[in-house]
Amino acid sequence: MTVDIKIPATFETRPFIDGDYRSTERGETFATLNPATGRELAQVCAGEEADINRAVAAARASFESGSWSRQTPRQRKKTLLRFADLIEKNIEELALIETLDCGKPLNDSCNVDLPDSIETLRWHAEATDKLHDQMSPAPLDVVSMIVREPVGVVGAVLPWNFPLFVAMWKIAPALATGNSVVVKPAELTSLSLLRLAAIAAEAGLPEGVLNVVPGMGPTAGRALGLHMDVDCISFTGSGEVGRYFLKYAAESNMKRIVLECGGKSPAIVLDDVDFTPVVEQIAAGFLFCQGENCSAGTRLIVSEKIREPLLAKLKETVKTWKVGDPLDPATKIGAMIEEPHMRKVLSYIEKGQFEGAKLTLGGQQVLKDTGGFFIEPTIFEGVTNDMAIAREEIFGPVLSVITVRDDAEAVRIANDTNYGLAASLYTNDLNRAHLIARSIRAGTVSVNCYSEGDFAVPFGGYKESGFGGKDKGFAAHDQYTETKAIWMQLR
Ligand SMILES: NC(=O)C1=CN([C@@H]2O[C@H](COP(=O)(O)OP(=O)(O)OC[C@H]3O[C@@H](n4cnc5c(N)ncnc54)[C@H](O)[C@@H]3O)[C@@H](O)[C@H]2O)C=CC1
Ligand code: BAL
Repeated sequence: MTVDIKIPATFETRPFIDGDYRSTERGETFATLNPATGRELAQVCAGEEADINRAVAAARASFESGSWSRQTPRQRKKTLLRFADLIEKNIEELALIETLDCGKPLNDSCNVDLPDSIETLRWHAEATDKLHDQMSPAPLDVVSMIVREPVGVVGAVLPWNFPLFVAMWKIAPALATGNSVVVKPAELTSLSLLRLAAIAAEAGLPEGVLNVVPGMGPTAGRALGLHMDVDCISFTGSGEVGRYFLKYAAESNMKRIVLECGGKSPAIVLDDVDFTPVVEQIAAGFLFCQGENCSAGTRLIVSEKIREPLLAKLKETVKTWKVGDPLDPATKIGAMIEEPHMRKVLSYIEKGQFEGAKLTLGGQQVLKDTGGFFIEPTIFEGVTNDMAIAREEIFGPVLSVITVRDDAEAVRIANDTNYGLAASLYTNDLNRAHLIARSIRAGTVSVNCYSEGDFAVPFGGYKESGFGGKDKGFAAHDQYTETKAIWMQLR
């Protein structure tokens, strides 16, 4: 798909609360920049505690009114399918906003983020009238039902790397199961979600059911986390902030917390593979979305028998990944989200060299004259798994290559991490594939591809990558529903 690029002159930046855009209580704003130029795109309204309170009150009122929560699943399905159709109708505008605010290639916004968001919404909409409640085995004079009910008011606190896409992982199942939602977008990328809220209203979502409040983490995000009338928070972002949400829950109403907190995912290459398809997948694994991807395959764990020829081929492939203007259809690597984040990635590149790893490709900021925040694809060889570049989430286009002697060492190193979000495994041997896939402690293991699976499979991590539940698939419905046992004695 290609887009007719018409940059919007203005963006709606006020919170969307109770069915319309509203001014914030204090009227403060903050700038959101285009990462590809470093220039301001808009001043966004800074929602704070008072605005979060209004949004939660609207969500609660809509939930209690039953305007959405008590609709039949089939009615909800129809509205959500209309919502998906309207997103599709506005796909070019939304993709362009996403790219301008995030710095990601327009090709990705158009062909990955937006279509996947739409399909995720359609999948959950379609699922909602096909899920049955259960009867449990019970004595003959008892009817024992297990029914699902929405949890109530859901807060979604979001990252900046896939603003719409990850939002939809949370919004779609939460709405499909009858909840009302308050979204707090990442402060770096509020624009697409603010536009989405109006599209939801146009689709017929009742007032107060979907609210979007832009703002800073320590103010708006914290207020949502500590709110006594929020029943569940679904968060994607850093482990550091994920831990705050566990504290907020403990300090308030013990709300349900679901966390997806990134990773340091291995890509294991055994000694029996065909190089050409494999290097393409490895490159995509660490370069897609500029490496600003929680499931990026950033540790290449490769058999010493094939390391040299595989790396030669990988470097050839990586060099074809054009870094540049995200609006250029040829670009595959756009801008890093903001200057501080780019500096953080560059500091890891320095640290890798200081720790003794060998920088064999890239390593530099590029395209400085654009004013944007671009880093070229970077490969380190001679990495050991105790180095910071092998242990910490860099969130940039940086690959650490670790050499191993056999399968057992590959598995040991793959699992020697605090994270456990994803892993990829490349081999032509089905036995080794099965055995190793089962040995890896990660929420998703892709074999002979780099993949997170589609919207139908659960996504979330082991260890510090995840807590409390999974996004996507039916597993996501568990996040946003309570199960109630109704034990009915017959007379
Ligand atoms: N798992 C993932 O997909 C993501 C991981 N990250 C990781 O986190 C690092 C830092 O990125 P950040 O944008 O700073 O992520 P972050 O974890 O600070 O932000 C995520 C969300 O949490 C909110 N937040 C921040 N501080 C908060 C607080 N004290 N209370 C409540 N909410 C708060 C933010 O406003 C944002 O909406 C990245 O370099 C990357 O390593 C970042 C984004 C996504
Ligand atoms: N990999 C998509 C989800 C995320 O990065 O948070």
